[in-house]
Amino acid sequence: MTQSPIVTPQPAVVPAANVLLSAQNVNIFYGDNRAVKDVNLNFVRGTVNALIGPSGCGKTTFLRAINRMHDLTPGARVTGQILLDGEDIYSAGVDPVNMRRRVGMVFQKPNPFPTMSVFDNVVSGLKLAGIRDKNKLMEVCERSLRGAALWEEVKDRLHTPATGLSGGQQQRLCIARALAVEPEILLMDEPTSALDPASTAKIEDLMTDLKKVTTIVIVTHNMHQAARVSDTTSFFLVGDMVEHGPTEQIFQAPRDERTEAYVTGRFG
Ligand SMILES: Nc1ncnc2c1ncn2[C@@H]1O[C@H](COP(=O)(O)OP(=O)(O)OP(=O)(O)O)[C@@H](O)[C@H]1O
Repeated sequence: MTQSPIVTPQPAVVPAANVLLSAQNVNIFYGDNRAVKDVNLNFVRGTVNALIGPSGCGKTTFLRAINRMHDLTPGARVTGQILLDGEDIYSAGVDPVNMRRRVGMVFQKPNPFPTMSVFDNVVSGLKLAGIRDKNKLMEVCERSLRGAALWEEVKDRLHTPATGLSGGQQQRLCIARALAVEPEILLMDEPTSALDPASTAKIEDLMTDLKKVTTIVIVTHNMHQAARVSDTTSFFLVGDMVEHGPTEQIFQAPRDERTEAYVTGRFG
């Protein structure tokens, strides 16, 4: 009997044009402490990418490097390259303010501008960019709130204070505010950790829809969430990116025993 040849699975070859974000030999230091070590990662357009790992392993530090937030941290330093659509966001000619319009960010705790209405929160980025046309602002407001699955709940209270919304609504408002400027990539740092299960479920559902308009990188402590929402998962451990791959593979057939120990709950 002839045996069928053993086929070694090969990593999927991603055409370079589909890679939106590429981190190349990225190291991040706080003073002498190297919090992220030689990370190489590619994120493909229109995907959700989870960063997982135990507390203090460098997930947030890496995420913040993607929109140059460390520029604002005394003593912090990033080396290597982070290419957004082929352009190094750290190169001398890049204006960080313009760059941050292309890279939206949603934080752990909802942070709407407390003195502004729902409407003004959503369009704040456009107003900052000098857009004053009321019809245009309303059109973007509605589109962004619909995109964040919040329109139906707030359409009759657009001009009331954003702080009057529930925590889950405030977080979706922050997502709408980020979407309003049409970011190429949306960074989410534990976006549901301050929310109840119902609000969490809404935001998880939303992520799948958002892939149609943007690319998402999410830091999460919740492995079920990573497994539910992400296309790829990267496992970090004390500053090293130990393993990156399709989420199914990372959770069901990890190649590194440290990844396996973590995803099966043996430490964390
Ligand atoms: N502003 C800072 N100044 C100095 N060290 C920092 C700073 N922020 C983070 N660190 C250190 O960098 C390392 C990585 O921290 P980071 O917050 O990126 O980890 P994390 O994986 O996101 O953790 P968590 O899951 O708890 O949020 C830790 O040792 C942390 O103490």
